[in-house]
Amino acid sequence: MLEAKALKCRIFRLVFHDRDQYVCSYTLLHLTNIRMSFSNLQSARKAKESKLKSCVGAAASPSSKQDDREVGTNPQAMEIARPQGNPAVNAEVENSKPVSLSGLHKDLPSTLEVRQGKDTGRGLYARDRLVVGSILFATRPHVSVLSTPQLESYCSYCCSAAPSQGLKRCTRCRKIWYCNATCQNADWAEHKHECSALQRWQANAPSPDLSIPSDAIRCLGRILWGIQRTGLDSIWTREFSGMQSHRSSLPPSAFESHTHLAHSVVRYLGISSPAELAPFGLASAGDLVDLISRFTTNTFTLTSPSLTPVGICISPTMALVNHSCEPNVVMVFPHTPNALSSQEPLMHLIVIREISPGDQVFVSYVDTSVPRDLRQKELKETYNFVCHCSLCIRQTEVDPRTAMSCPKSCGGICPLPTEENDVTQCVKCKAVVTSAGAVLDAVRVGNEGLQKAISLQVKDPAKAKQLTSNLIPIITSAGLTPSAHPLLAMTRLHLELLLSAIATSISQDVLDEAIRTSAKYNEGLSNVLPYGHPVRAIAVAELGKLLAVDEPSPRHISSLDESTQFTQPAQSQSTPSGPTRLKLALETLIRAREELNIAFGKGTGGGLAGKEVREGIVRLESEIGQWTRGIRNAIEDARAAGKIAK
Ligand SMILES: C[S@@+](CC[C@H](N)C(=O)[O-])C[C@H]1O[C@@H](n2cnc3c(N)ncnc32)[C@H](O)[C@@H]1O
Repeated sequence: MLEAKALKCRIFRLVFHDRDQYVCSYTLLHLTNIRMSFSNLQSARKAKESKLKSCVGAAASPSSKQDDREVGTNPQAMEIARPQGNPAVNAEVENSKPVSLSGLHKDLPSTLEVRQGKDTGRGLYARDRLVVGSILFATRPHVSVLSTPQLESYCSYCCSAAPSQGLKRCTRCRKIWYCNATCQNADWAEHKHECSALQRWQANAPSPDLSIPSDAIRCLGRILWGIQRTGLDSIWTREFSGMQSHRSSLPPSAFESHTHLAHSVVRYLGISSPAELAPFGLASAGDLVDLISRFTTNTFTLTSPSLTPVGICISPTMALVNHSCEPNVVMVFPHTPNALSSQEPLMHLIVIREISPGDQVFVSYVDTSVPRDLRQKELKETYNFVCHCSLCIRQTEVDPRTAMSCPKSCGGICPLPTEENDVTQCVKCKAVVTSAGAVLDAVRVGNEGLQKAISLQVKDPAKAKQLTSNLIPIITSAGLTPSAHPLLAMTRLHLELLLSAIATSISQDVLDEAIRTSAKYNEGLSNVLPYGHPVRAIAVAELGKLLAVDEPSPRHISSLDESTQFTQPAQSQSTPSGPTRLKLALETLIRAREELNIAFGKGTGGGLAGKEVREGIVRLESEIGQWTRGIRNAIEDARAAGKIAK
């Protein structure tokens, strides 16, 4: 009995230590970048639509005014892919020519070479065979900055989460925080100019909420002071200047946002005449737009070890990697437990699909769990190219991102109907979908609701949760599969909101709902992302952690029936309890450990996320051992007392 009580005292942190309720997930960051058009609505569907909309409106509030401080920020999600069966990309491989590095990019390993493709520009190509889970290379970015809401939660030098004793603030600008004096001293060369610029910016800010410039402005400031500090001929500056720019082909909308950002940067630097631009290598306003185009095209999202986006960074060597929606490498920041903080943040390029000699390595610049048209739109708008990767040109299969279940429930799937083609049928039994109009309405309302819920997530999480709670059943009952857009994204957002709610007060119902939602999210992800993809690995770990949380109500004491299986929790609306749940938690964490080892590199042991999961496994194994011994002792006591037959 004592041992059973010890089990109740389990303390297992629910989510990864660097998550907090005001942080969007990796996936959501990209969802926020997607703007959707709903202009071509068919009038015949209006009545049905307004009925569905009334449900959305119930939880929605007016959208907030666009915050112009974020203009120009284009963080990339970096995954990676292999050009299997992709004639366009394979032709690139054959037609590419080696590029001389002229003493630049010394951080590039000998396993990789730079080649120039006809349509894709420079790219990285493998010289050797590279296996899944191997670290292609790791490098510290030239420049990294935290996003404004993260400044007080992460060290501005090594980008680690605040230690238990808290961070220390720069006493001059009072805006930038560090782990300790070592990190502060290491950052001083970069922070020196920034420190005065931040003070100046605050003094002139029209309101307190505008007292810190956006991460884009701060990042560009650090780049320009870096150019000034190292000199125009330095390797640092030459690598930076060598990055791709789309200055000559910018669409008018991008030109406008770049110009807006340029004005803010000039103000931040305290520049009052064109002559003052010279030490930064800028001869004209056009050069500044060029710099901003390079910044936009080559910036990466800086993420925590569990993929929370915390800022942006630039590494000219990493920026040589081209894009595919079916990538063969991913870019992550595992925060290797025994790395020196002076080396962090270390960007790692990890192989997630086997690479052969001569293959080009590809990351994904966008969220690959969303459908082709959304990926293409973002790639065109932000990176100025049309993607012809293997995933984008594949036409034969039903894409799980745009799939619905068979209307006759035969187990097969159908492509989702579209505005252009609303005739669709099950690929297995050929049953025709007769409710195409209703499905289209549900998808449309789901997309609108998703945007509203994202905008409400920070301001009013309760309303956002009400919205996702209302919409998920509507989209699900229209027949969308868990991997289909917008259901997968909505499920992720709902999970985030539930985790935030649990972080403040835990109840059995919310915990059970979070477990069911997490299981559904994992099911959806497994159909759109390959095994070992970091987003998938973190999602499995999150489910394992949820299963391992103490159940607030003691129902598991009386539910020792191990026959309760947890196969389809979201469908059955029941979650396992007691020892069944514990065993499932252990199995899930073991699965997470394997996937994290690939996702964040075998050499890093899955990074900090892997370390946390391994510690969780050890705790659970010991608790399950205590349970087993406790039950055995209780049975022996009962036998000795003659209450049960020997
Ligand atoms: C981060 S840079 C990649 C390196 C770049 N190719 C270079 O020469 O420096 C991103 C730019 O590369 C090009 N690019 C990347 N992937 C591509 C692809 N799959 N197809 C066509 N162009 C691509 C686009 O011009 C994009 O804006």
